[in-house]
Amino acid sequence: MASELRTLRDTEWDNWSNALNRAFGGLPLPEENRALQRAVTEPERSFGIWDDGDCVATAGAFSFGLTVPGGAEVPAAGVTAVSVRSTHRRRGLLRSMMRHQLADVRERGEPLAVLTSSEPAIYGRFGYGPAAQDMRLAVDTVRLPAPELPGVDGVRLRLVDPVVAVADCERVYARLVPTRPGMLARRPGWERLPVRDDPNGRDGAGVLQCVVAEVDGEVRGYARFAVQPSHDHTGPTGKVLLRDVEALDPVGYAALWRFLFGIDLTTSVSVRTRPVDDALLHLVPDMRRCDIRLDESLFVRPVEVGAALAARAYRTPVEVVLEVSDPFCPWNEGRWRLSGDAAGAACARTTAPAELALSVRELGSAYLGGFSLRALAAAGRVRELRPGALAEAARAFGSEVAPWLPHGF
Ligand SMILES: CC(=O)SCCNC(=O)CCNC(=O)[C@H](O)C(C)(C)COP(=O)(O)OP(=O)(O)OC[C@H]1O[C@@H](n2cnc3c(N)ncnc32)[C@H](O)[C@@H]1OP(=O)(O)O
Repeated sequence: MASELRTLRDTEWDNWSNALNRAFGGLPLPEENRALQRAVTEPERSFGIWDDGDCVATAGAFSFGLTVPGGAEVPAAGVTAVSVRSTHRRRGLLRSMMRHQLADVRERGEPLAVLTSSEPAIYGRFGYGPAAQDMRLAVDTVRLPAPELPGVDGVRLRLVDPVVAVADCERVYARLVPTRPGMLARRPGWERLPVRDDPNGRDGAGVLQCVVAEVDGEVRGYARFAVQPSHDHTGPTGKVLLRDVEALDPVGYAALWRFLFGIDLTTSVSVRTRPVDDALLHLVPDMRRCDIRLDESLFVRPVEVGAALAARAYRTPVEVVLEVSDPFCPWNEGRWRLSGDAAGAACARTTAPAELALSVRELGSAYLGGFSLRALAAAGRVRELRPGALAEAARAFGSEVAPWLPHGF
C-alpha cells in the first residue's frame, strides 16, 4: 500500500474534512459549520496521510497569537483537526503527523504549540503539558441571591441580536485578550464562531440571545445565552445555558450576572467554561451552590525552549539553570540558563551545572503560571538539584491571573 504524508490540496478539502468528521463519530456537519470550518482552515498548515489516494489521517494548525504572563502576544501553532481512520489506528500515523508538524512549527519560528484534546492522555508523549483549567459551573439561582455591587443600577442592559452585536462584543473581547495568559487574539473570520446557532445543536434550548452592558452609551460587557425551558410539579425549572460572559469592569460583570440570575422561569445558570479565578465566586455568598467542576483545557508545548522561556515575563526575579529532557524534539534537550523578572527574560544554552531537572511537558504545564513547579515536583516530575532553586522558580513562573482559554479550536 502506498501511503503519503503531505499538505492538503485545495480540491481535497471535502475528502479531508469528511475523514476528520468520520473519526469524531460522523454526525452530519451543518452547512453553516462546514462553511465556517472551511473559511478558518489554513490550507498550507493542513495536511493528511493518503493511502492509495484516500485520506486516512488528518491534522492542521492555526497561526495564533497567545497571551503569556506579562501580557505579550507570542506566536503559537494551534494544533487542530487531528484524526486517524479507525481501520488505520495504532500503527503510528499520529506519531508521524506529530513529528512532521512540530518540525514545521519550528521552521516557522513559532516558539510554542498549543491544543485542546479530545482525550487528555494522548499528547503528553509528544511534549504537551496541561497548562490551564476550565471551571464548569451550574449556579443555583433560586438559593443564591443575585450579585449586587454599588453602581450596578447605572449599567444599561440591552438585548440585541447576537450577530448584530458581534462587532461591539469583539471590541470588549479584544481588550481582555492581553489581560489573561492563555487567551488568543481573534483571527479574521473567527468572530463568527461564538455566535453559531445551529437549530440541531440547541439541545432543547431556544435561540441564542445576547445582552450587552452599556455605560454612557459604551458597550462594556456582554453575555450570550439560551434558555432551556422545563417544568416539574413544583413549577418552572428552566435553565440558562450561558455560552460566554465578559466585561471590562466589576460593575458591568455584576450587572450581567444579576440579569442572568433574574431570567423568569429559570432556576439555574450553567456555563461550560470560566477561569478558575472567576469573580463570580466572590459575588455570591456560597460557592458550593455554584456546583464547580474543573477540567484541564489548554495544553502547551514549548517547541523552542529558549525562545519560549524568553518570551514571557516572570513574577519575581529568577536565575536558574534548567536541565530539559525532550526525546521527541531533541533540539531542546540539555541545559538552559533562564534569567528573568517582570520586565522580561533571556534564556540561552549553558554548560553550568543543572539546578532543576524536568521534561518539556512539565515546562509546558508551568509555562502560563497555571500549574506550579512545586506541585509538579511533589508528583516527582521536577527534580531540585540546587537547594532553593525550586522555590525561586516556582514563585517566578506563577501568574497573578489564572490562565484560561475561553473556547476550543
Ligand atoms: C488536537 C486534536 O485535534 S484532539 C483530537 C484527537 N482525535 C480524536 O480523538 C479522534 C478519534 N481518534 C483518532 O483519530 C485516533 O485514535 C488518534 C488520532 C487519537 C490516535 O491515532 P493513532 O494513529 O492510532 O496513534 P498512534 O498509533 O500514532 O499512537 C501513538 C501513541 O499514542 C497512543 N494513543 C493513541 N491514541 C490514544 C488515546 N486515545 N489515548 C491514549 N493514548 C493513545 C498510542 O498507544 C501510542 O502510544 P505509544 O507512544 O506508547 O506507542
